[in-house]
Amino acid sequence: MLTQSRMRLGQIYQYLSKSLLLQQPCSSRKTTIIYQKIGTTASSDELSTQGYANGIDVLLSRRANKGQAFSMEERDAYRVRGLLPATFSSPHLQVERFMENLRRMPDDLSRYMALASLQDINEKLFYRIALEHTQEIMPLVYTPTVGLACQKYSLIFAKPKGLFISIFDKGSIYDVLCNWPVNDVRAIVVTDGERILGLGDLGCNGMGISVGKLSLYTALAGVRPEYCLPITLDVGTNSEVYLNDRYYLGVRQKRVQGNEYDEFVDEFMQAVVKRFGKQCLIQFEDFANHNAFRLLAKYRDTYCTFNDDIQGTASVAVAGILGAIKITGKKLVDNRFLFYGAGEASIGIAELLSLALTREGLSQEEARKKIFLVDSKGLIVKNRPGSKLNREKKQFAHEHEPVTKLIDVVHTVKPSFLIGAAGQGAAFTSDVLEAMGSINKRPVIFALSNPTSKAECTAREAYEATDGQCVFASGSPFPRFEYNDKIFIPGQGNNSYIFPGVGLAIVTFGIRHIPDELFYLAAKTLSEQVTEADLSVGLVYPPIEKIRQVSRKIAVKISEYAYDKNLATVWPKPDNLDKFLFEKQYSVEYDDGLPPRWEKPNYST
Ligand SMILES: NC(=O)C1=CN([C@@H]2O[C@H](COP(=O)(O)OP(=O)(O)OC[C@H]3O[C@@H](n4cnc5c(N)ncnc54)[C@H](OP(=O)(O)O)[C@@H]3O)[C@@H](O)[C@H]2O)C=CC1
Ligand SMILES: CC(=O)C(=O)O
Ligand SMILES: [Mg+2]
Repeated sequence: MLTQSRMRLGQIYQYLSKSLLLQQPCSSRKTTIIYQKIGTTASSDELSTQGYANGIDVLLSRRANKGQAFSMEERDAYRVRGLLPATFSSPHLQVERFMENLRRMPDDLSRYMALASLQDINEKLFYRIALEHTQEIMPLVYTPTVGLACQKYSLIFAKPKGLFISIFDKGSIYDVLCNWPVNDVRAIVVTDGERILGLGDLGCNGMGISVGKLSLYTALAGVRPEYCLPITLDVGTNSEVYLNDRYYLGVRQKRVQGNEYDEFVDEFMQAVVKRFGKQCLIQFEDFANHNAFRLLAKYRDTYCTFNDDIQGTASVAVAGILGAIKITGKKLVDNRFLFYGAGEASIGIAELLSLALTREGLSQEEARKKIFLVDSKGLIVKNRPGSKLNREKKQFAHEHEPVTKLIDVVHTVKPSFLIGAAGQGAAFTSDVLEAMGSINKRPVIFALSNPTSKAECTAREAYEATDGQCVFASGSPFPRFEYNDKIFIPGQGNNSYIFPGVGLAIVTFGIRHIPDELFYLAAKTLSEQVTEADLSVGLVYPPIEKIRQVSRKIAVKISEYAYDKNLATVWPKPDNLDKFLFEKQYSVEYDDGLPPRWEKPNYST
């Protein structure tokens, strides 16, 4: 028994030692000095049990700390005896204790802060809680609470969880990346904070989004947290609120744009490859429209990158559409789709939906005829006076008279799907929803804008206005709803059903390039996970509790495709991809055992 536990800890010890050995200094003199410093002082938070001067370092390491779950033998081995209260707590009890405390807190921002702090203190416990209570924890670490946390970031900032690369670091971005103490980084989520959810320009406060998204990589798909690096590119902010806020933590100037911005992002992309290698995934998140499409087009063929707001959202929405038609009973090609909003999310969905329609036998032209978009100036039509359409919108411009008001567009287009992603809260007013109900026996309403305050309508509003007939999903979660003695469970149409599984496949198999087909496959795979029981309560996505298995299914599908197209770099190809992924997924079980050659310390000497 003791031998077994020693062997297990021996493995952990070797793993942790290896992660320390991996910490090679970067080439520049500046960073070498920094690394020497880290080696003697500050590395304990990130790294291993090796080299701890004393037990307190073990407790201060979020990766090694188990809190009350250290066995008495381990407390001796790591010299933490006496640094903790005497009683041992099982992980199960630790979870219960934390949840009880969390539920007593006065509001969700306090809960967000408590969870953020737990993530810094005991990472395994944080992810165990996220895994065992996903439905309760997700709205706290992700939308909607993360939106509020970003808005209040300057007040609640306690400890860095990622890298802030500011415009003042231009010319030295590689050096800044070298300050991150882990070499084997495989997934970066980067934002420049200009379009955080539907809340607009939050400047460097957008870091909360990069952190939240990567927490979901681990919680929802089991990507190892040490592979993940949240980054904010701080080029300033155009928000007067933050420019005038004395607590604001970011660069206090208007956003840098044009050539200087482009050179900065270029340098960032190149520095990531130099520091972490070509296969390091770079997920673009919450960039503003004018940069998002441009940067995706610029980098998609040369880097391992995707834009989550365009491509991840497209995938989850198409999955929802494929789920919804199982309820309405209409073939995909027999629908008309109206998008409220014509930005990253809507255009991304419209493009992937066109692909899905062509797979059902339509030509591209026929497919686009079924798709209508509304932007801030009304229905997108050819020759609309007073506005020039960009390339993305042009593909979906119809030969039609201009129509400006949404209700008139609904009456004109007569859509079976109404999909909102404009970041304009409460835009689906009761007349719009009732019109959808009178045009269709089973209308489909997706209110995808985040956070909840920006949702186009609530679940209750949609069900009530359509007499319980609509199929509903939303970007931020709504509670289950009882209407006419029937229970409805609104699905969460959020890209969080997609990017964790996609990320798991990419980091596990070293997939070096991410084509659109991959997001189509993810959409199909996700929609296939929906059961008859789910559909019977109106769910067009599998319940969130199943997300970890769902993410692995998505990852398997994607990796099959990647091996087929020679995009994977892990060879030989594993015989059983699912088993391989399962074995690579992060475990929330504490590492167990004692250091090799451990002998009980003699406290008398
Ligand atoms: N559920 C999910 O997974 C996701 C949800 N989202 C949400 O979608 C929303 C939009 O994001 P995104 O597409 O990236 O943002 P963009 O800024 O790229 O697009 C916003 C679009 O909304 C249009 N719009 C603005 N005001 C109005 C109005 N009054 N009437 C009609 N259209 C209007 C804009 O019009 P114009 O082009 O004329 O400026 C633009 O086309 C956000 O709230 C975001 O949180 C985004 C990604 C994922
Ligand atoms: C979900 C998401 O990516 C967004 O609202 O931007
Ligand atoms: Mg986003």
